[in-house]
Amino acid sequence: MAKEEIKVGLMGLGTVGSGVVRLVMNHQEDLRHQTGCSITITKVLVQDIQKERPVHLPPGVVTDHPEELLHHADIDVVVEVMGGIEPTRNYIRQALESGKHVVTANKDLMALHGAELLSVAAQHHCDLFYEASVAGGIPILRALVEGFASDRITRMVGIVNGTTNYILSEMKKKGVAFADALTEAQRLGYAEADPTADVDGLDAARKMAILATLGFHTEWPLDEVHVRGIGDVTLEDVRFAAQLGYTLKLVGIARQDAGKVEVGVQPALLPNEHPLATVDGVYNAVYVHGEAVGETMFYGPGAGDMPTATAVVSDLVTVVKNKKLGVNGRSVVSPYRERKSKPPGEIWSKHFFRLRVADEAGVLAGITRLFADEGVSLEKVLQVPCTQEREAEIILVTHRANGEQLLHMIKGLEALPAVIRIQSHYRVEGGEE
Ligand SMILES: NC(=O)C1=CN([C@@H]2O[C@H](COP(=O)(O)OP(=O)(O)OC[C@H]3O[C@@H](n4cnc5c(N)ncnc54)[C@H](OP(=O)(O)O)[C@@H]3O)[C@@H](O)[C@H]2O)C=CC1
Ligand SMILES: N[C@@H](CC=O)C(=O)O
Repeated sequence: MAKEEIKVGLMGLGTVGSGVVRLVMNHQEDLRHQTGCSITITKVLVQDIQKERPVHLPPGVVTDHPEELLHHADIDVVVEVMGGIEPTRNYIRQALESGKHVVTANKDLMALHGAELLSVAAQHHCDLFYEASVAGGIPILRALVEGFASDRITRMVGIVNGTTNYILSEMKKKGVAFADALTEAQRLGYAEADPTADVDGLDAARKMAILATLGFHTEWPLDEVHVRGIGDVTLEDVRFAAQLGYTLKLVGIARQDAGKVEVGVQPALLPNEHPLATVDGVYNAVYVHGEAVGETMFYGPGAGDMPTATAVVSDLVTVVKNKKLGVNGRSVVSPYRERKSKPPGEIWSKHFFRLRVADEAGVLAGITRLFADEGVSLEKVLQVPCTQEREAEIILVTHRANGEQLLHMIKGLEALPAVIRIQSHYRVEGGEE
């Protein structure tokens, strides 16, 4: 039996916080065997102490006074699952400065202020772990930092937002409208407090900034991640993509070629046979390619109370093990590679266009000529009539083109009199390297 007790101050008792309480209670015996310590949640910080909670805690544990955790000399570890930037950043700094280890699920904070907080942690010989911040229950950060320590990662392609993946899966499989699918994702506890962060791709961008920083050993700031969300994705886009053998997903892409890196998040078409195309619902997956290891893939639930709590409590276990070994604060490898972004002319991919055109002779010929003049050949072309009289839809997929060619193609299409409008445009990922 363990003699030692680890006291935890928990900040936040919402979706993830309640999961953490349940997991620590239900797995107490296993946690004790693995760490040699009992783990007690001593204080829990919330905003509203009157609120009904789904977990039971002894009287006096729940508080709305942060100093009861931060200035409580007995608390060894602060687990932050309240979210947001401030006052959270300030609380975490105070915790680290007073020698408390910190575990957080907060990608907003780590993507923006990770370098600063990790440096405060190192100065005070404290651990600061954030496994739950990327892809919920998938231990992807540990895999990058430890599992691939010997390799050089060249590519990470991921479905890293459960809410948008749930929405797009419901649209494709059941024809559910965007807004209804989002409401259900919120009810299930997948969405952020402000779900526009999910829908607009910002949540995924934060996770890609964290993955790129760890995977490429390069400080990758959030504002260097190109972001496009799924707000303008329509059921028609999803259906036309399916007709051509593709699945539309919000995809994060981080690639490194000859020392130059691109990191972005966008709705993209994946061939149906691509391993990421079958990742549905709240599930996330991260494909990682390493120079030596080749292709690997990590799959699991990307959001929700218990999956996320698993990552949080596993970090807590590592903190306790490090404490026993006396090595807290020593495991962080600071980014050591210079940051070099790829210019648009070096970013290559295939592209999907959905065009509303005048239904008249020679339209298709004019469009194909435009692509040929740009040196881009077409892989698939589909023409479908539409309800609007004398109009049609042309859907096409190009072979690989670079970012400069893409801009020229878009300008050229906009200038063609027979093209009424570009209904949608998406990158096509995979299938051709
Ligand atoms: N939900 C998920 O699936 C995942 C979430 N995350 C991250 O985990 C964190 C928590 O998410 P989630 O559990 O969904 O969020 P919730 O909104 O469900 O819970 C937030 C909790 O924090 C408390 N809180 C918020 N602000 C303050 C404050 N200023 N002072 C004191 N308490 C505060 C709230 O108190 P009260 O209850 O009184 O309002 C609530 O208990 C976020 O950083 C999120 O990005 C990461 C991976 C997955
Ligand atoms: N809102 C996020 C929660 C996990 O990070 C998501 O939907 O993935």
